[in-house]
Amino acid sequence: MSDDRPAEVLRAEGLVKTHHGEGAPAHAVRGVDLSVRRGEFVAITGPSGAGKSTLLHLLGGLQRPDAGSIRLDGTSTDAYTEARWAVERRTRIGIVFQFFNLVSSLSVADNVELPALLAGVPPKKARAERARLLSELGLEGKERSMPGELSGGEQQRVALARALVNHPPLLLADEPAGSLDSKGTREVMRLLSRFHQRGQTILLVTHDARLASAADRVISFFDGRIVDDARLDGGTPPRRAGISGVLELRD
Ligand SMILES: Nc1ncnc2c1ncn2[C@@H]1O[C@H](COP(=O)(O)OP(=O)(O)OP(=O)(O)O)[C@@H](O)[C@H]1O
Repeated sequence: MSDDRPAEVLRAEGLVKTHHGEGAPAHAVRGVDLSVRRGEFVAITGPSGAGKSTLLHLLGGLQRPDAGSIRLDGTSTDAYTEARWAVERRTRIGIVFQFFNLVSSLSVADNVELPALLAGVPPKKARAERARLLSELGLEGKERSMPGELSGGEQQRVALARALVNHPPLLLADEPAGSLDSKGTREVMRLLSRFHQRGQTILLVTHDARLASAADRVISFFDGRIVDDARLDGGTPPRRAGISGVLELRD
């Protein structure tokens, strides 16, 4: 089947972001060029305070860069308003965060269906997609539960379903296992690997180098800059052994 979509899902050029808080300005991102190709699983890793989350927030339109540009799926985002970025985050960018960010007053089913309904997907189709994803993520029977009634690992799986319900070309994950125990961590990493194997493009931010080894490309971030960019597959068939390595380490 032919695919006319651009091979490059994301291109960032010259991204700069300085935070102005209480104390001295924090130069979180100091000039980042980054290209992510369709189907890649890229991990950005580095120490606390390196600027990883800031970079991910820029790429998802949650914060605006002071300088630089971002192309998403071949389209420049330079002129995007907040409202347009919000639309992108419902349709072309899925995001999962460390603390899930589910709507606590909505059921599991409604949390997952919401982005689809907001994107104009007919309710019947949104329900069917929600049911398919929740079943795939091992959450059948939890549709009517409220987020607060679920374990952390289950909540993160709901968040993953919500992020993927509109089939976004790009999934951004910011420390998705950061608040989970080792079992939840294994689940989330196994699921990310599974979606990647089916072609999902993923950009994962983590301070945990072991989790980063599940990706097929690892970018090291330090003091606001990319200091290393290593493809782990070496050009041979995509490396899939990383996740089992992670699991062994964690067991
Ligand atoms: N909203 C903000 N206001 C002021 N400073 C900020 C803000 N967000 C981040 N910073 C600062 O920017 C720098 C980079 O932070 P960032 O959270 O991007 O790093 P990180 O690599 O994701 O760290 P961690 O792994 O601890 O989450 C840090 O010095 C941080 O204190």
